[in-house]
Amino acid sequence: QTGSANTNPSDSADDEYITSVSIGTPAQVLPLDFDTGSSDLWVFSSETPKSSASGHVTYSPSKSSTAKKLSGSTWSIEYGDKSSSSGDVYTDIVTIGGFSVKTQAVESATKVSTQFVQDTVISGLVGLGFDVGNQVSPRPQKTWFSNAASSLAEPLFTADLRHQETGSYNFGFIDTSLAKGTIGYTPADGSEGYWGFTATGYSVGGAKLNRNSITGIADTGTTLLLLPDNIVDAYYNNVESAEYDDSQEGVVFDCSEDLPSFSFGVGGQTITISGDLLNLTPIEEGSSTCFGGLQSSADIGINIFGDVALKAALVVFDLGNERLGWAQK
Ligand SMILES: CN(C)c1ccc(C(=O)NN)cc1
Repeated sequence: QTGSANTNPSDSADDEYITSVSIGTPAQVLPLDFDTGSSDLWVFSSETPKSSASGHVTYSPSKSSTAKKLSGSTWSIEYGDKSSSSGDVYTDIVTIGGFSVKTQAVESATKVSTQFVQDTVISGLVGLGFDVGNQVSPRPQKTWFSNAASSLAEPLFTADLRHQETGSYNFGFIDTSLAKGTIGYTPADGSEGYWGFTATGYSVGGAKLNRNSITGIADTGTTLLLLPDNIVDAYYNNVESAEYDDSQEGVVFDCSEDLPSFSFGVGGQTITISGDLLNLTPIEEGSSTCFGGLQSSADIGINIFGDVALKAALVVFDLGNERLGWAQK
């Protein structure tokens, strides 16, 4: 068995990717943010304060004949950007891309932080990280993918995120036609709950690869490519107008600049992110100052290959072989 779901950028900056998910009987369809950097499936619901839920599609367990309260279970989660949510837990049928998991833990939010309240284009997250990262207490729950894996043709999924275009999450199969290059594999470390891996080096503007181990995570739920300062500086030294903007908390530059590409080595392949993909968006509507897709990871303590990097590749999240596959798109 397999599943295939389309995913769409949430806005002109490709800030997030939205995928429709069907929950309960009759189906309640919610727009959710698939997140390989976390391991909880949680939703805005009938239990979310009305003031917080305003503008969001919500899940009502009381309207689903297949919903069951997971009595005594609660959850609470905080993300890298200090956003957070918490609540209680139901189980229900969750269908993604035509594949159904019958008894999926659906974490219902009774509290959500302002970042989520304001982000009305999504109604929650689908964690696609490792089960060890699940935040349900007293008994941690499995992710949708973990529950699905044993029934899928292959225990893997792929992410094909695109700039201002419809992309896909495929479950149980690899559509190699989505990629231009060969898929190179590298071991994945799921011990922290993330999809951790080590890139072998980087280069700017098509120069030869600087051999340089870069350990980080493949995170569909993070917009940017976040790397060490030495690499960020090496890149922006090639961008005449680049400067750090305190108010924007990142490097900005003239939108008219012709940005160099950025490449990283992984699994014996080289993934090249075009300069265009590295110019994320004007800092404000109509501004001629643009915000960089490559920013520093120094304050985070972990390197994150977020959507800016993932957009350049077809990425295989191979649970069965505990490995990540990368192919140039
Ligand atoms: C506020 N929102 C929509 C978030 C979504 C995802 C994340 C995240 O760190 N995922 N790995 C943080 C915040």
